[in-house]
This record gives sequence, C-alpha cells and structure tokens, in this order.
Amino acid sequence: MKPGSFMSEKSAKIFVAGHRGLVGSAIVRKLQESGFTNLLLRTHSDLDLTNQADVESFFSTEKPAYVILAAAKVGGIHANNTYPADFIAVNLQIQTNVIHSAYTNGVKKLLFLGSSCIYPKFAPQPIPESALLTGPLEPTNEWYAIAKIAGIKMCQAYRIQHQWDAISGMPTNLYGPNDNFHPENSHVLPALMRRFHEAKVNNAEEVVVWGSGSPLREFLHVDDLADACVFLMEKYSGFEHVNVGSGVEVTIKELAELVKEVVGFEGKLVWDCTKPDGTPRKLMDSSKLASLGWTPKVSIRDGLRQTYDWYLENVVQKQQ
Ligand SMILES: NC(=O)C1=CN([C@@H]2O[C@H](COP(=O)(O)OP(=O)(O)OC[C@H]3O[C@@H](n4cnc5c(N)ncnc54)[C@H](OP(=O)(O)O)[C@@H]3O)[C@@H](O)[C@H]2O)C=CC1
Ligand SMILES: C[C@H]1O[C@H](OP(=O)(O)OP(=O)(O)OC[C@H]2O[C@@H](n3cnc4c(=O)[nH]c(N)nc43)[C@H](O)[C@@H]2O)[C@@H](O)[C@@H](O)C1=O
Repeated sequence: MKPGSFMSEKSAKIFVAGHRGLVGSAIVRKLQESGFTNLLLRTHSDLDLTNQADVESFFSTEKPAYVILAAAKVGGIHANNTYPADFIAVNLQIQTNVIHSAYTNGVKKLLFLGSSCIYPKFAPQPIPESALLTGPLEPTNEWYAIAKIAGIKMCQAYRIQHQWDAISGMPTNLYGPNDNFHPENSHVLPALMRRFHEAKVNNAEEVVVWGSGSPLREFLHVDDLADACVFLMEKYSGFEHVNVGSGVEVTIKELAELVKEVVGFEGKLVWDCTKPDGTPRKLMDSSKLASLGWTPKVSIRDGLRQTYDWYLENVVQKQQ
C-alpha cells in the first residue's frame, strides 16, 4: 500500500488488537479523535488471540482493512524474569496468528509493536535500528525479546514473499492511563506511582525501590506512542522496523524522585539490591522516525502529573 492513504479512509474497518491495554486504549482514543468511525474491537475473553482457529475464523468473518497489533503478554523486569515460558509462548502465538490471518484475509496494512528490549544488552547508545541481532540480549527479558524479534522478522518475510504491507514499531518504555499497576508484575513507573501513593496515604516512613537506581531508562507517554502509530500507518511502508522513543532518559533514582514529588510522598527511599537492574541503559536513536516528520509532545513531568491524576480518579476512587 502506498504511504498517504490511511488517514483518508476514515470509515475503513480497523482491528485494534489489545484495545483495553495501555497502548491499545491510547490508539483507540487517537483513532477516534482523528475521525475514524469503524473500529473493530474484541476483548481477550471474546477472542483469545493465542487460539489459531478462532483468530482465522474472526478474520475471515470480519475482513478488517487495517490491523494495529497492541495485544501481547506484557510485564516488567520481575514478570519477564519469572515467567519466561509465558512471555515467549504467548507472544509468539498471538503475533503469528494475527499476522498470518491478517495476510490471508486481505488486510491492507498491519502495524506490529515490538519493544526496545529487542536490542543487545550493551548496544551502542543511542541505539540505532541497525543494532538488532548484533550481540547478546538482556537475560531478564530475552524470551520476550526473541518473540518480538520473531515478529519483526515475520513481518519482513511476508513483505518479501507476498509484497504485503506489514510494518514494525519499536516503542521505548511507556506509561500513561490504563497502565498495569500490579505491585509485582508491572513496569517501574506505575509500580512506583502505586507504591508511593499507598505509602503516602498510610503515612509510611519509607518506600522500597528495586535495584541500585543507577540504570537509565527512556520514557514515552502512551499518547505520544499512539500518535506515532497512526503517523506510521499513514507515512511508512518500509522493510526495517522503526524506533519510537522520546530521546529523554532518566536514572531509576531520578525517576523515583520525580514520582515521589508528583505523588507528594515525603518519606525515605530504600534500595533493594536483591532485585535485578536489568540492562544498564536502552536509549534509542529515533532519528529515522524524526526524519519522517514525527516528534513527541508530552514531557515526563507533565505526563507523570496527568497519569497520577488518572490513577487517583480511575483506580483509587474505584477502590473506595
Ligand atoms: N508498556 C510498555 O512499556 C511497552 C509496551 N510495548 C508493547 O506495546 C504492546 C502493548 O503493550 P501494553 O499496552 O503495555 O500491554 P497491556 O498489558 O497494557 O495490554 C495488552 C493487551 O493485550 C491483551 N491480551 C493479552 N493476551 C491476549 C490474548 N491471548 N488474546 C487477546 N488479547 C490479549 C490484554 O488483554 P487482557 O488484559 O484482558 O488479558 C491487553 O488488553 C505490546 O506489544 C508491548 O510489547 C512496547 C514497549 C514498551
Ligand atoms: C519496556 C521494557 O520493560 C522491561 O524492561 P525494564 O525496562 O528493565 O523494565 P522495568 O520497568 O520493570 O524495570 C526498569 C528498572 O526499574 C527498576 N525498578 C525499581 N523499582 C521497580 C519496581 O517497583 N518495579 C519494577 N518493575 N521495576 C523497578 C528495575 O529494577 C529496573 O532496573 C522488559 O521486561 C520489557 O517489558 C520491556 O520491553
């Protein structure tokens, strides 16, 4: 498909897989704001994307024109390190089923989402797309990373053999509304937001933060990612995956101080060095996306404030 026609087809049927998640819900918001009127949505309980026959039946019945694949088994460093079989098996099943059935049922274009964890543990920083498969992966999430790399390769293989327009975006660490705030299985930002909030309301004297605090992480607000996904659907039909980052990184210690300040917790931080640091740094080079004309808009301080307001309104208030 030639770039430049997606945005003109506002009544095209678009399947947003994983529409209730952090990324999927942001993509639905972005598509609705952009005037798209025919979104095809299925919950995990409606359609288990690991079930090949159900996925094939769904695509042959619904015949969507476009697919944005934001469904996956996702979690933070502890979850990835604890459930490697789930992270490789479920993600391989979801992406293989969706990519194949999308192709065989005439979908015009599919966007697959990977992650910055696909890159080698000690890749050059900032990490260019060309660093893929040039060194050993980070052990805490190599199973998830291998699944995501296989997704990129599957999209490329279908482009080579069938001239099919499947593209891949590689987001950096994301945060925002509808994030996963699970105390153990979430990513660092929502985990700390919940922990600092609970410590504040319980007048706790200290909060435990995992690791040494020295790793660096790049963060992008999920509304920026959703904007980039729609931008790529419109503008990009290339073979190589595309990094989607903010270009802004902080140490985990700086992040913890920022979240502490936004939440208003006034106690101490305690570092639990029995927990893994993971990769020391994974700042991506997003200049390829920038050269296409896309830039992020949400600053981390504004994004944290907006996310905490959402958390108070949609998580805390619902528990009372
Ligand atoms: N969060 C992050 O920091 C980053 C995320 N990404 C990528 O973005 C994408 C979305 O991640 P994110 O939004 O954070 O994840 P979430 O866990 O918030 O959302 C994932 C969605 O997929 C659904 N899902 C999971 N398994 C199945 C299944 N078997 N069948 C149908 N639906 C299923 C979930 O439904 P349910 O909850 O009901 O099971 C959920 O709605 C993923 O590809 C991830 O790799 C990339 C980089 C960073
Ligand atoms: C997006 C990317 O995200 C994952 O990689 P990660 O960036 O290492 O994930 P993380 O957010 O869980 O940790 C970042 C850092 O933060 C520290 N940390 C401190 N305190 C908490 C804490 O309370 N929870 C968590 N989870 N981490 C903490 C933690 O020790 C680590 O040093 C991949 O699994 C994979 O999902 C992936 O693709």
